[in-house]
Amino acid sequence: MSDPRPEFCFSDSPSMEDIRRLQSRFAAERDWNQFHQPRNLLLALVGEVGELAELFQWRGEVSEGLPDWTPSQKESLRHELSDVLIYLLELAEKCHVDLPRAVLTKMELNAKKYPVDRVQGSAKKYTEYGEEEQASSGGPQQGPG
Ligand SMILES: Nc1ccn([C@H]2C[C@H](O)[C@@H](COP(=O)(O)OP(=O)(O)OP(=O)(O)O)O2)c(=O)n1
Repeated sequence: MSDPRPEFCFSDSPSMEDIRRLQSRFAAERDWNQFHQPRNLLLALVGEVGELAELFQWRGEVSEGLPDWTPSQKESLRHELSDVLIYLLELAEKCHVDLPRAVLTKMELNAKKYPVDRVQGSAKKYTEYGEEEQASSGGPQQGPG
């Protein structure tokens, strides 16, 4: 049975679950679940990431807030970011991944991997920290030969 709640009854900040539910209903109402299998959703997601990348293509670095972009370019950005999130949420659903919960778990792992006092102000990948400490402590170093 379809969800009895009206389609757009959210405050200014819909949750991930609200968006997932709307997209689920969008697909079901159109009999599109036959097309929305995980691999197809992944390809759709990648396509939308491509469209997002196209907006930034050849522009060089862009300042936070996109001060030089026109209103129409900013609207396109909102659309493409939304398409990416919509397909991502549906892909997670079709893979039976509880994405909000998985995200929190992953962020906990990230925080352990990158402790504040160890990585402060550095953008290095975590795999590089061990090498640096070994080098500064005179421990084993990799080199040619
Ligand atoms: N089979 C489909 C087709 C569309 N959508 C939804 C999810 C996306 O948010 C959006 C994607 O629509 P389009 O494929 O028309 O892509 P764009 O909106 O990016 O249009 P364009 O490619 O013209 O920029 O619509 C969907 O769920 N399933």
